[in-house]
Amino acid sequence: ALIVAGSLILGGGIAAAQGSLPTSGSAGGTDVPPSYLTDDAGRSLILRGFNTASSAKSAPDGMPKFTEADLEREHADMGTNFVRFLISWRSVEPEPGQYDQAYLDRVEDRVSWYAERGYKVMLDMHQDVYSGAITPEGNSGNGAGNIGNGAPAWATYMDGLPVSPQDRWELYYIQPGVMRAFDNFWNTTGQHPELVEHYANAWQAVAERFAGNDTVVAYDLMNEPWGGSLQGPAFEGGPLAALYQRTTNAIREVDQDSWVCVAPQAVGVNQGVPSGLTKINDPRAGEQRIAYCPHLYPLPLDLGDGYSGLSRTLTDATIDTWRDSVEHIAGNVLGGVPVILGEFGLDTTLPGATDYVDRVYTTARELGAGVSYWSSDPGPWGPYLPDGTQTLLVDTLNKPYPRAVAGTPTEWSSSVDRLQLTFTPNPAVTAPTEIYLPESGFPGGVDVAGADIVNWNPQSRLLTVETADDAGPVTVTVTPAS
Ligand SMILES: CN(C)c1ccc(C(=O)NC[C@H]2N[C@H](CO)[C@@H](O)[C@@H]2O)cc1
Repeated sequence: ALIVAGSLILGGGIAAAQGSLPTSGSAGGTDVPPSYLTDDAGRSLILRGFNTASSAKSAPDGMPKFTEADLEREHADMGTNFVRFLISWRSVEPEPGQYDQAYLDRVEDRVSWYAERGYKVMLDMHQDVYSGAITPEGNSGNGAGNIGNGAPAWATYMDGLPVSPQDRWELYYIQPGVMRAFDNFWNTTGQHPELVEHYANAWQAVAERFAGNDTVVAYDLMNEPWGGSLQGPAFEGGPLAALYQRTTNAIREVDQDSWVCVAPQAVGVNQGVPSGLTKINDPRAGEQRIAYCPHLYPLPLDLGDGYSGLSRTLTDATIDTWRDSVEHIAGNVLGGVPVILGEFGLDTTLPGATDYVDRVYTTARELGAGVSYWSSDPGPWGPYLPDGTQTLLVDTLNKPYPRAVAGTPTEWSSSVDRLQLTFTPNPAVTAPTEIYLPESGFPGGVDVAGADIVNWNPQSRLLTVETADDAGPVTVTVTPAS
């Protein structure tokens, strides 16, 4: 009810406030071409992976129930190269100004698992409904609750206002105590200017740890922000943008190279309503390293109708509107920054689930966006059920894709046994272009047209190719050996 009301009310309000999106270019959102995060070799990164993991939200040690063997299985089954790894403010800063280095050691240990397999990591400072401390039963003392998660108990100021039990977790967001906790965090009350300062400094402590770690490629500053009494452009262009700017400045004091990823408010924008987020400036020397990390959750799928019939039609309309908004914010507002779809997902048992997942990955491919699916947790939304059985997600995601491109991709497409990539080589990049090829489509050797094979490793499933430094775009086509 809240989601529907929220999206319709906020959506109407936001859309009305902003009028229709500026339409230009083929997609309607912007004429600005996609841009990409790059690796240390200067290659454009195409990131595919999961959120790992929801189980971290309530874990006393802040870690997901996800082992190195789980990662090995994911890598072997789907060839992923990216993770949106959930961290939490309550774990980073369990007491004001005290940063838990043992927690950061645990995070760094997990990051090394990904590093050993050639992954890139985005650290996500995750919150849902502010903190575990919003309900006594959900609070294990450090904000590691089951309803809310994210902020530490010491940063949770509900001013005695009530939080009564709700049938749906989302409805906790509009409980008086939770609204007040958010209003105090954003200092909408004028009572707690210190909290956003603590938040920015907590991020600085994280960035100080990972500044030299080239596996950690980005920081996702806040998961699904909620403005409490402030909603829409007044929130996104007000305290949210201010927090992002303050946190970016704090991170840049210790880390010049990681991308800083900013997300819009969740309600409305997750469902395709245009965002009112405003420009964030990167004080680093040289190119800006800001990225945009929206989420996508079309309403019809949230109501359990699956991707079929009218629900499919409405979902497609949502995706189109969502895409225009993403292109406008990333292209025009933030200044031509890369996009990472930080979250999307669904119950894979719903009708049309495979078609929906394919549609979203096609949209991401056309946007040049990275994707972290929600989530790797065992269950019908994820790739594996609790007993280890694969869901349809594994075969749907296990497709060829270019992981790192020695230039600027202009378009690519793939099916299980074919990949075609067009890109403009960057002469300054000496590393080869790296492509993942699943065994299902490439059981033996590979044929490559338009480039020279540097290496093909059937164990790692990685093909590397190089092209002459021609000025113009080159098209590489990969098929199984004839
Ligand atoms: C009322 N508000 C502020 C609200 C409601 C619902 C969501 C949501 O479903 N989000 C989608 C998924 N994202 C989180 C993790 O980031 C998951 O728990 C949700 O399923 C977000 C915010």
